[in-house]
Amino acid sequence: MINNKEHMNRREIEKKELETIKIDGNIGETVQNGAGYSAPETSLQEGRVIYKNRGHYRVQTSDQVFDAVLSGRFKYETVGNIDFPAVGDWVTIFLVDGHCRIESVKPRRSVFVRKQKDTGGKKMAGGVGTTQEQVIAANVDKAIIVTGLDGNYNLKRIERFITLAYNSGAKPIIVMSKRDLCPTPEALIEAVKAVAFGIPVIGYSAVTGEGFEMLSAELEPTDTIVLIGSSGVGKSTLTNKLLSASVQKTGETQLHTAKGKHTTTAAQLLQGVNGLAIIDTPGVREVQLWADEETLDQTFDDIGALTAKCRFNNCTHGNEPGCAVRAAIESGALTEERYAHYLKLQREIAFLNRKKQQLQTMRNRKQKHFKKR
Ligand SMILES: Nc1nc2c(ncn2[C@@H]2O[C@H](COP(=O)(O)OP(=O)(O)OP(=O)(O)O)[C@@H](O)[C@H]2O)c(=O)[nH]1
Ligand SMILES: [Zn+2]
Repeated sequence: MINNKEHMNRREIEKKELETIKIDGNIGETVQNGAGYSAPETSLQEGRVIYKNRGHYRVQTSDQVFDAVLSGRFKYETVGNIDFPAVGDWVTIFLVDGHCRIESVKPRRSVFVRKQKDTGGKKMAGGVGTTQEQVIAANVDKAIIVTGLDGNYNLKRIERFITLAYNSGAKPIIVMSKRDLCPTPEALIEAVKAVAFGIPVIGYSAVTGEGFEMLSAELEPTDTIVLIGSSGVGKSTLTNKLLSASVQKTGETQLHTAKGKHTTTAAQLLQGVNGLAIIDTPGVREVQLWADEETLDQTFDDIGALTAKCRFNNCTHGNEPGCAVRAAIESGALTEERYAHYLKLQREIAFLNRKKQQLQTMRNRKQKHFKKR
């Protein structure tokens, strides 16, 4: 039903567009013809993508939010996923009677790209052995790396996050949260400063508010930011604080997309009136997962090399004959401790992957439910 209606609308729109162009060839003008027929109002505008879910987009202009679809040229002319609009992108939109179509993506000043290894299990456009690139967030100015002072503390992971931020073009800022739970945070903060040359490192507590001023001083009102870090470190708490703080600064105008508590809105780019924008997409939430996967691959490349020498492709390094990993442990070439560390990280990643899949299933169910109505 819905699809049919949409289809009809699109055909009508296209017909009307043609008529408009025939009438005067000028976009943005309403023309009356002799029969009293009022040609549709059309205009080209600029906006920002604040929501994306598969082919469904939402675009915010200076004064409105539109549901948007992609123009046909994206289907036929783009080469890879990377060319499709992502949350944070500035786009040109074509409006016909309130219907919005994304025409083009403006050049990005920074971009978080997720490279997904093609396992060969799923058929992807690039074919087996290639990597698929997907834009997680675009035009991010600053990446706030959040890490807890209460024990969730891993220098290697922080280094990965820093690299991710630099690769994207965003400027990293490190927030060490839950300062109130750590009686002597100085040594930990110093250790992080040692791996984070020149990057601001801020001890922060959501409970006492300590460090918030220092963080605010690092941000411009026009910044677009992402918060990355492990689960439970306080990203949501800080997001809400940043959004409401930015609202308080100007106070009077209405928020377009967020009302302080960001969990209640469907938008993925949350914006305070004075301009500060926070991108919080499912993809951004998974940044931890890919940072960890990369850490596992890079830090334990020796174990990866051994695994390749195991007799069986799917060796679990348990009781299988011809296991190169167990042989290395027995010969002392690989320490038990290092292998245990590897297994621990691998388990954490598997856990996060399961969590991610559960979330995806839940999202799919919700969507099915939504479509039925
Ligand atoms: N004591 C203390 N608790 C905090 C602080 N910041 C956050 N918390 C608490 O830590 C818990 C987790 O915080 P969240 O903001 O949900 O963490 P998150 O990083 O968004 O977690 P995910 O949504 O799982 O990614 C909540 O119970 C917060 O109230 C802090 O500075 N001090
Ligand atoms: Zn093995």
